[in-house]
Amino acid sequence: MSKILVSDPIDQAGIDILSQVAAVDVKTTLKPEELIEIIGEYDALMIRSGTRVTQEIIEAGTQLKIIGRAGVGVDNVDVPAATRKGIVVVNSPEGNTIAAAEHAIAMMLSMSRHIPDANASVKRGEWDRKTFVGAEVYKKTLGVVGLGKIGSHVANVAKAMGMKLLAFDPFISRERAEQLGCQLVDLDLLVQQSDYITLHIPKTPETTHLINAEMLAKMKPTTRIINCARGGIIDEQALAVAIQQGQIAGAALDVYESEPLKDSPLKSLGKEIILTPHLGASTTEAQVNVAIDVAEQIRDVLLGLPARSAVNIPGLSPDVLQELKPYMQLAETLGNLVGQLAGGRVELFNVRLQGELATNKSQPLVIAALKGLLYQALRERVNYVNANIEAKERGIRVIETRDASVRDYAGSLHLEATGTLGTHSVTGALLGEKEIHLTDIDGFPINVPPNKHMLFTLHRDMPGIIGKLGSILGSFNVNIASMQVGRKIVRGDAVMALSLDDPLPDGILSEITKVPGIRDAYTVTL
Ligand SMILES: NC(=O)c1ccc[n+]([C@@H]2O[C@H](COP(=O)([O-])OP(=O)(O)OC[C@H]3O[C@@H](n4cnc5c(N)ncnc54)[C@H](O)[C@@H]3O)[C@@H](O)[C@H]2O)c1
Ligand SMILES: O=C(O)CC[C@@H](O)C(=O)O
Repeated sequence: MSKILVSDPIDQAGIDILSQVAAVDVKTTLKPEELIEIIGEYDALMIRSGTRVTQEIIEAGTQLKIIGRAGVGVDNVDVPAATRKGIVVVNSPEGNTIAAAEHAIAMMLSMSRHIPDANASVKRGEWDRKTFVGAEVYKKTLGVVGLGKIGSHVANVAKAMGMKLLAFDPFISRERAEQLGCQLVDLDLLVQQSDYITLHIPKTPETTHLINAEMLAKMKPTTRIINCARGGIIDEQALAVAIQQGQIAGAALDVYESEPLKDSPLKSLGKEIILTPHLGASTTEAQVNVAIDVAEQIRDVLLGLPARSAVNIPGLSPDVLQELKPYMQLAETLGNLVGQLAGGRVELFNVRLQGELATNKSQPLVIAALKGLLYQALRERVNYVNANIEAKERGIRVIETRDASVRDYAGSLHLEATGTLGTHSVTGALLGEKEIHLTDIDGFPINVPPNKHMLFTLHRDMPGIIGKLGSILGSFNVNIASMQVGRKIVRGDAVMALSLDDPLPDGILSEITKVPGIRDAYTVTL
């Protein structure tokens, strides 16, 4: 019989489902070294946010087939390490949407009416009605940053409370925002005009400290901000200063740069700030939802069936998966890359399956490419099952074509993304059995493997460009691992693809585009 380890507190409804197919051990106080010692006995591991599933744990899990995260975020799982070992990682992208949205609304109202401090004062035996005069949300402007699942529900509820809605989400269409009663604006306008700002975005390099001192300075002194998304999207030090100095009226936070929240200037602020201990998903209903959702997937995978919300491996039959797996990785990498080159919101996505991939059997590659494209916006919330629906909701038109006559490689994929900032394309193929190579960028032939940090330039092919670019990168202490130029004619337009050992620091792109002959430069992180 299979064995499942549950290493964080999970609702009994989930344990009951797991017990249908396996012997279940619930051990919620294991230290990392204890987990490493016993994980080798188990076929599945079910966790919440408390267990950090590191590469070491994954490597010790010699029998592991699946890791189930009862919740959305898989930031506590080393997903690439699991993927390398063929371990399916599943989550529950929607099980706690309502809980998190309702927590944000509760925070907004509690903060406006000083409910936590008023409650504490009555319990201390006081009857102070002057200190706790609040503000109404009716007819006030709510700025929703991130109009995904949680942001959309918050918008719906706020609309019913008579609030005016602004939204900032570079990956959402104007039509979708309007359907939700929101006016889509840029972030600057949103922070300047909103009375309340609520964050519902993933934490990514782009969103880390999105709300910093500069943004806080643009807000009205009456503005209140809510973060029930991820810690670190707001710069906590800058927020504490902004509240102390009366630059903004208050904040309500559920998530922190480091959890549990220890020494922090936020704790010494008064009734302007409300702090909860990452309770967004902590409702009975949400815990039942995520436990059932993830336990059913673990049960199914142990029975040899596909998982519906796998974040790393699609729900395909083992033989099809075996055949397509290297190409799935190719499709996802190319989708991610072309999405970053296109930047902003994509409206049209063309996927061309070429050579021996030009068959119906390769259809999952279209989904994999779409999953890669949506990764910048949705991170771990996009999977092989919801990629199509998410694309539809975002107004992305997906066109799939097949061309068996392309024979440069056995099979290749050509992706083209047209967005608000222009059109970009990328082609890739496998060398040998599974080594991914980029073979074309924006119509220029190249041949480079993708790298974690990359820089692409569109430039005029002329002497001196490579030297100047190298000196700029050197002056920012960025090491070049490899470099290749793709051109169609000598001294015509060309593309340069550089693989870098280090991420590109802020400000470097504007230096690069100042070099005479360089028309555009793009950074990509894969
Ligand atoms: N506090 C909690 O307990 C709790 C519970 C559930 C989810 N969450 C968090 O809430 C957040 C939202 O979750 P969701 O399920 O609504 O996700 P979602 O993927 O449905 O929506 C996220 C939205 O953010 C947008 N986005 C991405 N990058 C952006 C950027 N740079 N600027 C503006 N918008 C951007 C995306 O286009 C998308 O519409 C996530 O960070 C999630 O981890 C917290
Ligand atoms: O309570 C939890 O498990 C974390 C909830 C939330 O942040 C998630 O990512 O689903």
